[in-house]
Amino acid sequence: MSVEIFYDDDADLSIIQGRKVAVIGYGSQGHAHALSLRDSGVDVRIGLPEGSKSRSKAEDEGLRVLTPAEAAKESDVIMILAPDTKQRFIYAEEIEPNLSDGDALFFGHGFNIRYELIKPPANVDVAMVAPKGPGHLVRRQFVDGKGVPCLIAVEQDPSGNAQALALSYAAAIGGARAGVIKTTFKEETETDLFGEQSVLCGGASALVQTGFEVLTEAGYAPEIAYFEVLHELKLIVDLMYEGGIARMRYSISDTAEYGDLTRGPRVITPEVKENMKAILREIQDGTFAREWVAEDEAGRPNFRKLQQAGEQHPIEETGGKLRGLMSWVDRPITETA
Ligand SMILES: NC(=O)C1=CN([C@@H]2O[C@H](COP(=O)(O)OP(=O)(O)OC[C@H]3O[C@@H](n4cnc5c(N)ncnc54)[C@H](OP(=O)(O)O)[C@@H]3O)[C@@H](O)[C@H]2O)C=CC1
Ligand SMILES: CC[C@](O)(C(C)=O)C(=O)O
Ligand SMILES: [Mg+2]
Ligand SMILES: [Mg+2]
Repeated sequence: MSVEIFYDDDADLSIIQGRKVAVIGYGSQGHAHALSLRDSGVDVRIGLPEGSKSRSKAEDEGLRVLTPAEAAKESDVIMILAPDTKQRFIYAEEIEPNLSDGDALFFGHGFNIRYELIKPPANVDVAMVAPKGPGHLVRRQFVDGKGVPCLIAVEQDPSGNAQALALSYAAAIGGARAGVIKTTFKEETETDLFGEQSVLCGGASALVQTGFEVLTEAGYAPEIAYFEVLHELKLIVDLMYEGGIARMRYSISDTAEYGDLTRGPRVITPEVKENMKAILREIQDGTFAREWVAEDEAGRPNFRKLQQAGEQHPIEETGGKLRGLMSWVDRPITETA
């Protein structure tokens, strides 16, 4: 199956420059979109509740901050970048009453449309611009003249211009420097959830923590274990990012490569692949979405317990000390929003 990929030359920046954009939320993605849109000459304002702790961060950047309802009312492109579990309430209370003919409702991830938590009226465009990377790096790459790839999708298109608008928006945040792929809300939502659960976040964190545990429980120094399974992982993945697994294998020793080829499949066994398939099925049939919405409605008790356990894992203390000694690694979290 071939995909359509767009680059800067395919995008017309003047389309988004001619619109009034509301960015609802100013967290990881919100700050990145808002600041890069503004740097690209777009008229942008932020929608946040009166008591939001993000308000001062946006105001410190010179952005105009309104309530979500006010921001939606005065805009004709409304990008919702609040937490997925909160979006349906913000939409019902503050956005929907302020939608007019010709407005465009945008998402950074398809969760609420895919699982029918938000059902927009037929008279507005509904589209998605989903960066394939963490918001802080979306902004950092934009500032550095680079870009994080984006997916765009159109769910409703009464204007007939929703795709051109989404592509223009994606270009304004740097996505079309790297490539913008056209997809559907369904495909983006399911692949994004699968990627973050099985490989990028869930899989990678568990792999690193387990590797650290095996080494330290066998009596090796935690500092050596940290450098081996976490710090060096970035350097190895950098090579994959630059030239694929083949480039990484070109750079490592043949001893490492033989170990990679023969031992890798003993770590990621056929059973692990079956587990990944089960995780994908839970995403496809809505089990994960229902579980996450219910967990949020219950006040997130399990989420908080697991978060705490992660924060208390011994690798965090070891890593904190070592990163503190590498000024180029230890980026304060306040660096950006
Ligand atoms: N994090 C990422 O890199 C990626 C996220 N996405 C998607 O982007 C969206 C936003 O996620 P993310 O950036 O991680 O979110 P964050 O949790 O980082 O930020 C959420 C923002 O929404 C604000 N907020 C909370 N409640 C409301 C409300 N009632 N009205 C308006 N704003 C509110 C928060 O303010 P406060 O400070 O008051 O809490 C905060 O500024 C999600 O759909 C997510 O799936 C997509 C790609 C990657
Ligand atoms: C990998 C996690 C992510 O999907 C992302 C940064 O792309 C997210 O939802 O934060
Ligand atoms: Mg993602
Ligand atoms: Mg995601």
